Amino acid sequence: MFLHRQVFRRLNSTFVPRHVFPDYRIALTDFKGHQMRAIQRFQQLLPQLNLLLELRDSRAPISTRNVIFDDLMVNRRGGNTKRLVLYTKSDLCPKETIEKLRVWHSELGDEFMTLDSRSARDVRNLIKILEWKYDQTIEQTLGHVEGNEGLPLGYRILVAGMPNVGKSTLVNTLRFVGAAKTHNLSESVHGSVSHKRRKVAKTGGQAGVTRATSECIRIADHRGGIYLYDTPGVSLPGRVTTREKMLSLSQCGCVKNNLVDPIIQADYLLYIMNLQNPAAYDQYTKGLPTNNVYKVLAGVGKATGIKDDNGAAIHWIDKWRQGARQTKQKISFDVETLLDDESFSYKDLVARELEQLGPWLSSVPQDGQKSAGQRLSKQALKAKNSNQLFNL
Ligand SMILES: Nc1nc2c(ncn2[C@@H]2O[C@H](COP(=O)(O)OP(=O)(O)OP(=O)(O)O)[C@@H](O)[C@H]2O)c(=O)[nH]1
Repeated sequence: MFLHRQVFRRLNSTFVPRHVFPDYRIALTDFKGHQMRAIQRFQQLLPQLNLLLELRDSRAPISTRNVIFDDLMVNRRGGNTKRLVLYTKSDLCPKETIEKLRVWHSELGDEFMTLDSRSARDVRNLIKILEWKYDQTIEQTLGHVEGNEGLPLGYRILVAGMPNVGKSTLVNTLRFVGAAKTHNLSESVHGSVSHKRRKVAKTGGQAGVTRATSECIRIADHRGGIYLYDTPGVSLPGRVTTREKMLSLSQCGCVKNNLVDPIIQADYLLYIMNLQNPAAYDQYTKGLPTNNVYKVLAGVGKATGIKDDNGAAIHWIDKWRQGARQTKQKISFDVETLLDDESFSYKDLVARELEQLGPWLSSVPQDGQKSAGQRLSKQALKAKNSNQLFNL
């Protein structure tokens, strides 16, 4: 192993990674009917909400950011609702990405926090922030905090984000930590939470586990209570997706995992690893970096006994999707995190995407009305969805 690493270091100086990913044709959206219903519900709930907790996967902070929430908040419908961005899966995220997030969010004057949604310690800190934000809201609306019982409906939060970013996991941990505080229950020694007993929201490694917005869930007793709604993940409409975004989303498990060919997905993983840290796969290539995905898959096949390339690709991708706990390496799935501040402006990206989205949200029907998609006959809708390539 020691020798392998030495060889790797020597060759690494001459290895040239690809700087452009091939122009493969892949599906450009995974938007579904229940997500449209979720957006309708957001619009109904917004006027009575105090905070939007927008979750993004910290391994893909650009791809898992959904411009629909910007449009909801920034442009017109947010009212007095504030927003706090939470980057989940911080346990799997490279430190350099967190530095980037600091720079990007300071460009916009936006608030954000990184956390592991399963960690009681991180979630306890989040609850403190939510209580403090509640106090601030009371001060702004009622003028004073001391002796005030709180807002009539308590402090109301909507938890939203792309599919599979960890919304239900966070809701469960918030519930557990809140209940532990109220009833003086002890948490596990390591500060992680066993969801077996207090799970209120279904979780899973696949996109689209939550299909409907939950009822209001009480998570803390502060000043009459802090309440939240868990919501289904909302994907990006085709007009604001790109090929790289879909590959990155697929790598995080935010779109159905049969949407992208496993070999193409594995090639993207190799491409992004080569730009950051080819040592992340050196166990499969005897420490030699390569741009040839089949060489890596042959190594995966040898190590696991999986005979075909497709199976080896699925195994390798999935290991990284779940977090590659065995390897201790951390990889960002978004190329933007690798660019310097001269080459990439977060603020410009947000403005550009809002422009690309245009009046899309205005065309989302209010409750009771049918959307263009719903008005199509069932057969036509099935045909439209089967190629997954339409621009909504
Ligand atoms: N390592 C790690 N895994 C996490 C974290 N948060 C969630 N997960 C895992 O990510 C997967 C998806 O979590 P969910 O809570 O079901 O995600 P969701 O956003 O509710 O998904 P949808 O219902 O599809 O919208 C699960 O396997 C979780 O265990 C985290 O902070 N760190």
